[in-house]
Amino acid sequence: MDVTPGPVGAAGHSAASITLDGIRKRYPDGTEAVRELSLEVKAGELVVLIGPSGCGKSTVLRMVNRLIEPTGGRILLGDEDITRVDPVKLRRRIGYVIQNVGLFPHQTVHTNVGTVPRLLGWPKERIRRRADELLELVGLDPAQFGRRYPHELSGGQRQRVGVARALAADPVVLLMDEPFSAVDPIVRTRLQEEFLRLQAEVRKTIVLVTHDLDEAVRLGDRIAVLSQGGRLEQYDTPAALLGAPASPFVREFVGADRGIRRLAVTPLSRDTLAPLPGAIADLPAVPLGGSAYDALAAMLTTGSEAVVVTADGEPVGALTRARVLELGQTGA
Ligand SMILES: Nc1ncnc2c1ncn2[C@@H]1O[C@H](COP(=O)(O)OP(=O)(O)OP(=O)(O)O)[C@@H](O)[C@H]1O
Repeated sequence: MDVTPGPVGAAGHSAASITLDGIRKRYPDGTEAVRELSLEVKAGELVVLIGPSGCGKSTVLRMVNRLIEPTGGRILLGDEDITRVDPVKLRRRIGYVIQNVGLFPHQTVHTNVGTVPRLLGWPKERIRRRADELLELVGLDPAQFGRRYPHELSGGQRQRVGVARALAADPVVLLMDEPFSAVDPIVRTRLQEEFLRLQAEVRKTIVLVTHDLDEAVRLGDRIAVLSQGGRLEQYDTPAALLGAPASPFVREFVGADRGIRRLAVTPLSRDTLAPLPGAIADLPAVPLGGSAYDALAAMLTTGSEAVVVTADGEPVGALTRARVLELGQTGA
């Protein structure tokens, strides 16, 4: 199998590409949930599936771990056709995180996290070490939380245990179906940030389903926008999707505030800057690593018409409000 080694982090070192090749799903009652979808997810990439309710997102996700059998097409993990793999064994290699986590209520956090390693017959000591390591990785102290039961955790903590459990046997792929939607918006933002930090460390191939465009833009390396019947409307980076919607459907889906969203994913770069004006003492400063949104926010909170952009604390150029608004509209 084509398994690309990633960085050797605490949580493992392998990821595989996923290829959906003309997949179809027609349910027994005749519903054409997915008519024909082709999509490639690179090893170590985080791809978000987004689209209106009923467009087939969950069906696509569940075909990858064969909780649902496709009625046509092929799915490859690396270069291996998954229909040739025993579904139970396949699922042990694919982490799956769902909205309400599905932790086993009568098992401790530790036992929940060790589920797949136990099924794989790992020695007890190795399972214990692995569960401790994973809990630490998702920000839960094993000594404090390991012996608790799921009902003794907050929603956000349960979600983290779900992620730890999905990563336990070092899966080659992680599938996540609305993983953060059951928690309140503040916890959700924090979990998303932690999740990005975790992904930077473990570099899994991840397919994540969400309804939330902000979440898609924040998390996705690429976003696949689907319409009814699993039709692929656009498959692009967040910046490209917001900057150049490929169809009226996508334009409407990403909505009127896409300019603002686009600013958040537009990094400040030297070639967007104007020369420094004479007097810069009163202007707010934004580092070069920031986004165009950071620049606009600094202008709006200080009431100024421009910001000074700095690199290593030294001013390297300026950005005016008009220029920022231009970036939001065209991405130029
Ligand atoms: N077991 C089933 N039998 C018949 N139709 C089904 C079945 N499961 C799902 N569907 C239909 O397939 C289509 C796609 O459903 P799916 O759950 O994949 O959509 P979704 O995009 O994930 O929706 P949501 O965002 O609302 O969760 C829908 O029309 C749904 O009603």
